[in-house]
Amino acid sequence: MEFFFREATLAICGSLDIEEALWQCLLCIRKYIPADMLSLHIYEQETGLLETVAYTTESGGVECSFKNTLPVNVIKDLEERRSIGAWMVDRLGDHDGTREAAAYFNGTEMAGIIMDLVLGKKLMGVIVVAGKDPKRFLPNHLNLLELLNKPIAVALTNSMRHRELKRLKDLLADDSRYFQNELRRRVGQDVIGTELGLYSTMEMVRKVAPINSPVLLLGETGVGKELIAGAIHNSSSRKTGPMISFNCGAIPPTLMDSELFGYEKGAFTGATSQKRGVFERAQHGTIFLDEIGELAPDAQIRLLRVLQQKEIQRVGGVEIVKLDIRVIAATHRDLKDMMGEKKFRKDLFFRLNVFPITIPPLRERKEDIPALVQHFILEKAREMKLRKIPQLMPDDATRLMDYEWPGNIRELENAVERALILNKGQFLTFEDFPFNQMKEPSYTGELPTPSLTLPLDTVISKYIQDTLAITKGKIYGKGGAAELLSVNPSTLRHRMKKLGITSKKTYYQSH
Ligand SMILES: Nc1ncnc2c1ncn2[C@@H]1O[C@H](COP(=O)(O)OP(=O)(O)OP(=O)(O)O)[C@@H](O)[C@H]1O
Repeated sequence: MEFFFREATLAICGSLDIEEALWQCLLCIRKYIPADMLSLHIYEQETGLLETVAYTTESGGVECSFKNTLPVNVIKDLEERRSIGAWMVDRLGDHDGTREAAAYFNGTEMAGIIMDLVLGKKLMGVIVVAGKDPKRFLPNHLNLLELLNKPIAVALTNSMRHRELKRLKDLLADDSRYFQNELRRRVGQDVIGTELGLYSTMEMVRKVAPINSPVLLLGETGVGKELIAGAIHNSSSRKTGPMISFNCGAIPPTLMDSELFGYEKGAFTGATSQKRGVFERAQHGTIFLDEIGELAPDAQIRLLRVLQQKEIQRVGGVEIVKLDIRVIAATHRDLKDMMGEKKFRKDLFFRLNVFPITIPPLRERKEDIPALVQHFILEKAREMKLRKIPQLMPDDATRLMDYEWPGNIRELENAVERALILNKGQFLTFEDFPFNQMKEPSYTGELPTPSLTLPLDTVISKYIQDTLAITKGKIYGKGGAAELLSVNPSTLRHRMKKLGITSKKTYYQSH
């Protein structure tokens, strides 16, 4: 008896895969009980469902998940019985509690021993030992099986936990794939103005993207530094890896280390599990350190060390994690000034400043405004699920181009979103936009007002031609069209070429 118990317990607890454990158990108990098949069922108290999780014959076990609702009389019996006693039926198909499950594994004609599995006071499930011939089971078989009640209940619980862990792991992997795709989609956002105002910026991006050097993005707030960082990542060989953004100004100094480097379980009170820091999360990808100028002096030292040694150690850990990451930093601050004031470390500056790219403010590339507005109208209309996409009022297009945009593209984006929310008709108006804060044009002549019904490109084309008419075809220098339109002369020429506007002075002098 003792030998039977030991051998069968080892067999049933030998694997976390329930079908394997059940099969081993059958092979073992067959020497003592004339069984042809075993089946294992979980009982769900809340729903009254019986789930067949595995069954096995001599040739091998099968994992499954067949659920059937137990009849009320069987539930009542089960709930009241709470015994570990086993009992017999001549035909599994004749018993209300086993009929459906037995039909699932073709066992309705079989004789069976049925035993509730109980741990503590909780009814975990049921095991059924089935045999082909009726009346083949004897009372001593029942006694032997009852010995195994606890080991089988424990094995069932462990394997169900294992199954739940596997399910959660699959869910996590699925979530992770989804978020990685989302991240890639966001990182791969369209950059507007690559052929106009951001032309030279994008030239630099194209040059630096394939190499692994650190990049320092400089520019006012809202000019698109993060977007450009995404464009660099996306054009690099790391594009299938993660791009992790970290705002150095948004984390209190006390949390900086654990956010950057992660921590080990038990490193401090509240560290209930291991957490990876942003450097580790960016492994094989790119880390974007935004607002680098806001980094506290001691955090600057630690960042410098990471950049030099290319490895980190989690807080409270001993393991060294080697890093394979590309660093892109950004700031709207003047780091050279900060160095002069000893607020930013020189050594860190030189590490980061390998390839600086300055992104011009929107007021210096107003030629991008119409396309940006159009881009945001489409993007926001899609997000807001608008059925009709409103058109921009030509009047407003010119007024938007005159505004200085201190908040740059983010401000423009918000203005479009607000206008869309307030919009009532076919045309998008910027009625409540603070145009009165616009800078007055720097010339005294009157600019023509474009017609309200023309497409945007036509309006811009007309606008540029009318301005050229005022300057008699002069583009460059004082009083030239570029100055009147507050754009870079070469950008204006590029735009004129794109819109098919002639640059011959004689044309404007004769019109
Ligand atoms: N050229 C562009 N084309 C399309 N969208 C842009 C462009 N530049 C910026 N944006 C959008 O404008 C918003 C602000 O851009 P981003 O966050 O990249 O600016 P930032 O310079 O990093 O700002 P901050 O300095 O405040 O962190 C974002 O929604 C971004 O998608």
